[in-house]
Amino acid sequence: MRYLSSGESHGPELTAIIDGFPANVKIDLETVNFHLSRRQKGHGRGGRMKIEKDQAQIVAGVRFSHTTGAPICIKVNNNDWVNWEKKMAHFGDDFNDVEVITKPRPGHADLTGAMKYQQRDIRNILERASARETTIRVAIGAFVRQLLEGFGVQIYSHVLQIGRTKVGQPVRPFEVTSSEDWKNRIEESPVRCYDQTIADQMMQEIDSVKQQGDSVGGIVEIVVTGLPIGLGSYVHWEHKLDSKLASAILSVQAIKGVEFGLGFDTAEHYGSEVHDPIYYQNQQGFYRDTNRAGGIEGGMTNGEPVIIRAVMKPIPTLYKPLQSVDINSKAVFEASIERSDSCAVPAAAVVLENVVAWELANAFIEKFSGNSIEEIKLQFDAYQKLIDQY
Ligand SMILES: Cc1cc2nc3c(=O)[nH]c(=O)nc-3n(C[C@H](O)[C@H](O)[C@H](O)COP(=O)(O)O)c2cc1C
Ligand SMILES: C=C(O[C@@H]1CC(C(=O)O)=C[C@@H](OP(=O)(O)O)[C@H]1O)C(=O)O
Repeated sequence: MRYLSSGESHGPELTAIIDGFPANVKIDLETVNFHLSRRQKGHGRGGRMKIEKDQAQIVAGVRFSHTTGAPICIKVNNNDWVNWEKKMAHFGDDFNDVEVITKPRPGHADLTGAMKYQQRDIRNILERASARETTIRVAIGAFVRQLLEGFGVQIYSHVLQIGRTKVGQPVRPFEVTSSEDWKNRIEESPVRCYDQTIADQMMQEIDSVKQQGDSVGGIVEIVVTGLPIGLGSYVHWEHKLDSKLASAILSVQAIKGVEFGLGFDTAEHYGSEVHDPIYYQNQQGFYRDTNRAGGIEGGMTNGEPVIIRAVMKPIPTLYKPLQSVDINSKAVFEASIERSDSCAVPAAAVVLENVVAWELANAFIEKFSGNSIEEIKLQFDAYQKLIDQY
């Protein structure tokens, strides 16, 4: 499978075309919209989220709630477009009244992008670099994860840290993913944290940072259960599932690091404390009673839940401005801003769930290939039999 997307933050819409998705998969549009609305939530988001009410439109590749095998086209409108129509005109030469942005914001693509693409209006950079683009990636992930869910795969996310406030003793989420209570607590928490006391402290930190004109980042965890053994492969670098997942995660705006299982903590533990012993029982087959590897060994799923953590840097646009230099006058200035998120860590968790969904759906379709869901099921069942008999 592959997809292409286009769309600017303040343009009329975001669009994606997915190619290679199998036929006869039942798609629920409400589920796509549910994930879009989850992405819009979270304590610390700015004024834009009051304007947008993200809803996906499927304009090709689906008939009567089932995919046909044809390319799928998804669109999400930008409500804010009406306020930007003139500034974002696609044609005409009426740009004399339009304000040109010449002041690059530190921490954004602005300066390097303007130099690289030889632009004198930084709007031509920031419009596409903006994390508004993550909306369409969530729509894509929320669409293709419906295939995975049909095979019992579930993807969760939660927030472990916001700034200096962290969940003290992280619960090993794979031990509690069956608990509806745990899932509900996360979904209802404005910072996607299962611990209400810590969540309150996180919100206080976001508010106080915002009051000081500053911004804050954090750490999120993504958990995937129900994956079959053997997605991805060790045989060639580009088939390794952990490398694909890491690349997808790092492609999300403001994500600066990723780890699997024990991750960076493996450095301070010895081998006997890091690797997961293997056991066998007639009923259960092969199993492990720890999951420090985070569900991936040798670039392949090993049947345990996949556990990924990612760190998001603080939002770069600050109400307390950082110094920068005008690209034309070369004069020093301190940026003034109209609106920005002060924390988007909970939203980023939802984005990451859905970019992970894309990578996993891709690996799944590659492994159990077929043009229809019926063909994929045949392959899946035959492979599962081989694994059970092993
Ligand atoms: C969901 C989400 C919302 C974001 N909102 C903002 C924002 O309101 N203001 C801002 O300056 N950056 C925001 N960012 C981060 C920037 O888009 C990002 O830092 C910038 O494009 C530079 O890319 P880089 O940090 O990956 O290098 C957001 C990121 C995400 C994932
Ligand atoms: C629009 C979204 O996030 C935007 C991401 C973003 C950035 O620079 O990345 C800057 C802000 O855009 P604006 O300047 O229009 O308020 C955020 O609101 C969204 O998440 O849907």
